[in-house]
Amino acid sequence: MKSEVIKPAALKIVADENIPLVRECFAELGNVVTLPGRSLSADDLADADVLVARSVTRVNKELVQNSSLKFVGTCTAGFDHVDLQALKAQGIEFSSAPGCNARSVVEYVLCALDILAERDGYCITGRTVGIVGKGQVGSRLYRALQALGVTVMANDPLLEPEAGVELVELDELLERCDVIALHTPLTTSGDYPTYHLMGEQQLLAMKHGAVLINAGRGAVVDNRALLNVLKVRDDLSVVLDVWEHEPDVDPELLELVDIATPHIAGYSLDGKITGTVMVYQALCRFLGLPARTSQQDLTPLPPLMKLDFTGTVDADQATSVAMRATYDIRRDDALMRRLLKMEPEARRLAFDFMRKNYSERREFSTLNIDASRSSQEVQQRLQALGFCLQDNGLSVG
Ligand SMILES: NC(=O)C1=CN([C@@H]2O[C@H](COP(=O)(O)OP(=O)(O)OC[C@H]3O[C@@H](n4cnc5c(N)ncnc54)[C@H](O)[C@@H]3O)[C@@H](O)[C@H]2O)C=CC1
Ligand SMILES: O=C(O)C(=O)[C@H](O)COP(=O)(O)O
Repeated sequence: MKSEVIKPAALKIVADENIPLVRECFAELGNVVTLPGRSLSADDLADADVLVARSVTRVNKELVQNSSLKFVGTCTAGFDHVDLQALKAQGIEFSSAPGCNARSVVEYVLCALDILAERDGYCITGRTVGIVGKGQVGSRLYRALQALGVTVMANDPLLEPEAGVELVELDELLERCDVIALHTPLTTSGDYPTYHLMGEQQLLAMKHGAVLINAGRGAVVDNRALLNVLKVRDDLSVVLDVWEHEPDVDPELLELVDIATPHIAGYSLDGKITGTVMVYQALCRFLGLPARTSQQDLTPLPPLMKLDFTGTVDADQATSVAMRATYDIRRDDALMRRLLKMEPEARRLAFDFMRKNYSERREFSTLNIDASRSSQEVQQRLQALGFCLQDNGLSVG
């Protein structure tokens, strides 16, 4: 077992410079060298024992074959950027961070829906939402929407039937749903590949006035087909967090989507720290060492800690105020639209710049809400969304 021969003090750990708190976590295990993830090369890893990456590093045979790597971790949920076969062939241990940022993505989707519902004058509780991919993100979104009273169904051919969950074929989901939220990994092989899962045919099959949300991976939607469909169907609304060929974003498509963001759906500080800590813990296990640093040690207090509602607030108002106080997606959308004025190279750099310098965003659970003077409906909705309700002796479950 490789881990037995590694002396932690001598470990060289190469890490993406955009991993928050990477030194605080990993420095006790070795010498941490941080580098830009997108341009990481085989030379950078020649004498490295550990690579701690994020999604922008293509971890493939060329990158690892001449290295002395023993462990690769990605502080992300998705790992389509990692060639697992290449790691296996070199005997390199691998770990990802499943579910680390699932709450963050769910909150992104709920905030996007809240903004579109207000703009178009409807209430989300009256809509039918279809979730494609009911894993860590999809199942949390399913539960949150169900608790809000939304009609919800899912498409996930890899799942067994489950009580209380309506699983349907993709065609049926497209036919019946007002909102389609994509939460699959990007895959190009197997029985159910997701590459271009939403092609021209599926996009055209969406209901009149439907909303498409992609916060999974860009290439799950055929972006060229989406552009063509949006040119002829102005009834559709589209929310894109992820783009085919990132960091290249098609400005024509950007102009036509309703909410556009630079792959930050999972960028809550809580989700990022969880990702870092999960990989740190996996490395400690691999090395046979105790994990001394905990998530609690690393997580700062949020900038906003408390909201207090009176009895005059209604459920729609309360949920919008609480959501927008924690995360206002319109700010990210406005920043992203600045890319429209840029030349291609500047656009690529700006996409990464926005991600690297992303402002601190905290999850709903970090906000304590006193709604004891508000209606039971207000309390129930806030709780369904995941806010922390101050105990008021009422049962709101
Ligand atoms: N925009 C962002 O910042 C983030 C994006 N992601 C992306 O979202 C994806 C999903 O995240 P998780 O829920 O954590 O992953 P997960 O692996 O827990 O769930 C994925 C689900 O998709 C299902 N699935 C696979 N192929 C499918 C197909 N052809 N049709 C329908 N369902 C299919 C799987 O059975 C599984 O239940 C990740 O793989 C990642 O690429 C994840 C976190 C943040
Ligand atoms: O976790 C995932 O999967 C994601 O998509 C990440 O949020 C992407 O973040 P970066 O790794 O690109 O910083």
